[in-house]
Amino acid sequence: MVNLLQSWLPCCMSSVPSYLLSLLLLLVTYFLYSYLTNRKSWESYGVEQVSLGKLALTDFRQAVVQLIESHGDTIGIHRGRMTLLTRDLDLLKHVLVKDFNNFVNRLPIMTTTSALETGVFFLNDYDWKRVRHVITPSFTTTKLKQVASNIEESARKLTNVLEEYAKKGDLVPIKYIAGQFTSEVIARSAFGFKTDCIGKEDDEFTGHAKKMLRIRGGVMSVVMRIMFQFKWIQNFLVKKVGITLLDQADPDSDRYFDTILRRTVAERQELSSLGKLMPNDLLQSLISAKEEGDREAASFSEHADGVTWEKLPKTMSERELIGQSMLIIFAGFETTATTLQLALYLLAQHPDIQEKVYQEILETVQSDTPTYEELGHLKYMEQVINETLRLYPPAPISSRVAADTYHYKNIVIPKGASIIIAKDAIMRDPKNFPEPSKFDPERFSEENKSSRDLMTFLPFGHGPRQCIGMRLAYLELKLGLVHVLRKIKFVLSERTHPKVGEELKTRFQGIIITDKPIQLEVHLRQAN
Ligand code: HEM
Repeated sequence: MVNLLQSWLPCCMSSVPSYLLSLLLLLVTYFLYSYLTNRKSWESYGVEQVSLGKLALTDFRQAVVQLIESHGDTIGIHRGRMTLLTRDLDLLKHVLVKDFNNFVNRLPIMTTTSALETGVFFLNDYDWKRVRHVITPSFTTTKLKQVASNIEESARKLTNVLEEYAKKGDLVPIKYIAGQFTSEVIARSAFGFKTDCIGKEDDEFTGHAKKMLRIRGGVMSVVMRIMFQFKWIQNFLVKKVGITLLDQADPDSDRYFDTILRRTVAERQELSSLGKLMPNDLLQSLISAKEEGDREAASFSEHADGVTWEKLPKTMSERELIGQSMLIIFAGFETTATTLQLALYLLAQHPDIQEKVYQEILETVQSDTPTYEELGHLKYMEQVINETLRLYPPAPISSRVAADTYHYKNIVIPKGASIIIAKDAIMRDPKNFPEPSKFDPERFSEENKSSRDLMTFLPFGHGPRQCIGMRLAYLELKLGLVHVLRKIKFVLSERTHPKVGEELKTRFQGIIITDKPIQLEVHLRQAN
């Protein structure tokens, strides 16, 4: 198509690069398609159809909240695909849990040639079930306990670095440092790779981890939003034409991680064949899960009678194994670093709550090294983390696609339609959380929690496809907070960003990011 277009153009324009022509083609297709599909498609399914209008050019997350607040709990839009926006908790229970089998898949969000595309987050139907089944045992409590010592070492380094900032009186660029912490945790646990950059210049691993997922601003963010409606065009341009500009994983970073992982997997296979002791990390657990699946598959007879899905052997290819480790960067790096920075910011803004968390640590953690059980007893700290995630869910939008036409009360969700779960509209709805903008960890006390619908708290999703790394995230956050808060106080002042009394602004670019980097003052506890 691009070649055809090139041949039609006057010769003075024949040197226009093919990617510019592709973009032109895309824009024309988008406007034509939007025009042609701007029908009242949802009305015949019992759902009010609204138009994104000017909101299409603003932050999608805010647009969704505004539309729901002004039109109703469940509304439809038609942008390339029929899309239902909802905050109806009962409908969500059906979609995410009760009738999950009809809503297994997400909207295709990633287009890349990287092995990352085989990560469980992006898989559909049988492939999703198979890979999720293989990797689930790697996230059990027993396995998490095994990686805790690695995380702890990084949490100590994080604390030392923050102590240095406090001694010098420098402001802490908290997202930068939190990102180095979560990057180091991932490097050690999911890649078997030693990094050491917390508080220094980013090393190669962390630099690539920060670049791997391309979060776009400016013109590219508009282009990518249009691409989102036409994934097949993006797929074609990235995979067939090879336009790396539209690849959502950075090609250099992809090459870097792919090389490390293949090398480490090969080294470990050799060590294992020599009967050597293997490291106790997440990567090894994934390798063992694959090997066990391979053994099962080798002894499987396809001709056995009555073979059902449950009985089929479940394993994954080497590319899929690499893809799962890469996915941990995609899914666990920014999300956890964002939560840690925002929790510390909110604690700085609420010194009384910070003090209460500190007292709980003193009362609960008996030694320098908290045990897994002690971490479980840090209930107030968990309330603080949950309240942070309620106010600032790093992934505020989740989606599902209807495999078949689905009837719910008086509405119909046609086959192929997508459902957008508007978490902000739920977690900042005064009906669920009175005074929703207020930071109040008491909302998550056992008593308050039990009086609320489970579906009102969705930072990790719900049901069989909820975040597989949720417990790992809590472990990382709790270990980070225990070590840091024992030694350091976080403070807002006239020098910090935001200043005392100033509002924090965030925007949505695939995940939540702050408008400007947060910078906090840190004071040594002993000095007070
Ligand atoms: C505070 C930190 C985190 C938040 C807020 C978060 C949030 C989420 C959300 C909202 C989803 C989609 C759930 C759905 O569609 O219902 C998800 C999926 C996922 N997350 Fe996390 N996540 C976090 C940390 C992590 C970590 C540390 C890992 C590391 C392993 C991880 C791995 C995954 C994976 C693999 C999926 C895909 C699951 C699937 O499709 O079966 N996440 N996460």
